[in-house]
Amino acid sequence: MSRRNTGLTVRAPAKINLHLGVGGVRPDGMHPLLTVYQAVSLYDDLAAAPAEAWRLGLTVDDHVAAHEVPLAGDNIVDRAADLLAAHHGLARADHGAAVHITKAIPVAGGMAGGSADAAAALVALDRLWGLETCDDDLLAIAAELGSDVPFALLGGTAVGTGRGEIVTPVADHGSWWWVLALSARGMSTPAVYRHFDELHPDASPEPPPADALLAALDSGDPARLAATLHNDLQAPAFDLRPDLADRIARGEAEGALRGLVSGSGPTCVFLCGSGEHARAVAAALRVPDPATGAEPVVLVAHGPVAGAHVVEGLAAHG
Ligand SMILES: C[C@](O)(CO)[C@H](O)COP(=O)(O)OP(=O)(O)OC[C@H]1O[C@@H](n2ccc(N)nc2=O)[C@H](O)[C@@H]1O
Ligand SMILES: Nc1ncnc2c1ncn2[C@@H]1O[C@H](COP(=O)(O)OP(=O)(O)OP(=O)(O)O)[C@@H](O)[C@H]1O
Repeated sequence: MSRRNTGLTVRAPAKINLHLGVGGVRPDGMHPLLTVYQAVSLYDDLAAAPAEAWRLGLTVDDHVAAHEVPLAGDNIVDRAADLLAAHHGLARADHGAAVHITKAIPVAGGMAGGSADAAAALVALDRLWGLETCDDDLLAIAAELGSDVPFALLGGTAVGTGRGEIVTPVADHGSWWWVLALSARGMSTPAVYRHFDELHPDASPEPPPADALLAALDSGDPARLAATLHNDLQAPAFDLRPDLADRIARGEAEGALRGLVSGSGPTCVFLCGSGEHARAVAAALRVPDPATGAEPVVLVAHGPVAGAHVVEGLAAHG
């Protein structure tokens, strides 16, 4: 029986930074981090099928701003394809694919949606083109694409060091429930880091540690985790977007164990004690804005979940 290559779909998760410790800016303009990532159950799917030429398409969930996703050669998925091909000495012109992203992770939301797509592209194209890239090489290519991309490959719960690209899994004995309060407008990650520099011109090169948070993860106790969540980019994000502080206060007033800005923002995440608790807090936050009448997008997710993985495909019997 022959096998026909019909393509495959790879799913990659959004992330939350449970701890985002930021050190003073490095000479290369990046910041040393000690972060603890958790992958949560909000996903982008990337389908890749054989094709002569390179094509990239996009479908988005209602809450995702499609016009903010570049499709004309400047998508992080294009860069992932270029780097993967170059790593194997392949001419890009000879390696096409019909790639389609189905996006649920908000754009510029601080949840690493672009990084998820890049990680999904590496896994999908590696399989589609039959490259069998080893894990270490995939992680190295991911690190070139962006600081959060290696974690999107790994998933679960992990410590990130360097500029975030060096990832090590950690013990996590919890199943954590989150409310995600999305924002209609995205935020620029470089702008938030620049404002961190303005607020902390003398920041130590050594980012603050996460020992208490790591112990809380090991314990599986949501109240302990809530007490140790930490984000050094939250204060600069609040300055740039004062509405976020109100949002965090609202979620906590509605009974969430703790609210936090996700990464560089603007998504606000709320830790809850159970799925039921998270659904109740989410419902309480879905109140139309009195000025505009618009209802905020508030989702429920759990973590940790797997990193980029194949959910459909590759070969069909023909
Ligand atoms: C905010 C976080 O999401 C937290 O995990 C990341 O630090 C940002 O990750 P990312 O978007 O994958 O970042 P990259 O694509 O590598 O870098 C985008 C920009 O963010 C800033 N940046 C990023 C990572 C880092 N450790 N220091 C930085 O200063 C730099 O201005 C950089 O030009
Ligand atoms: N596949 C993609 N999905 C989303 N944005 C993309 C993609 N490719 C390129 N971009 C560009 O990257 C920018 C940042 O996108 P992304 O959604 O990854 O931000 P983010 O979630 O804030 O990331 P992080 O938390 O890692 O800083 C977008 O504003 C967009 O211009």
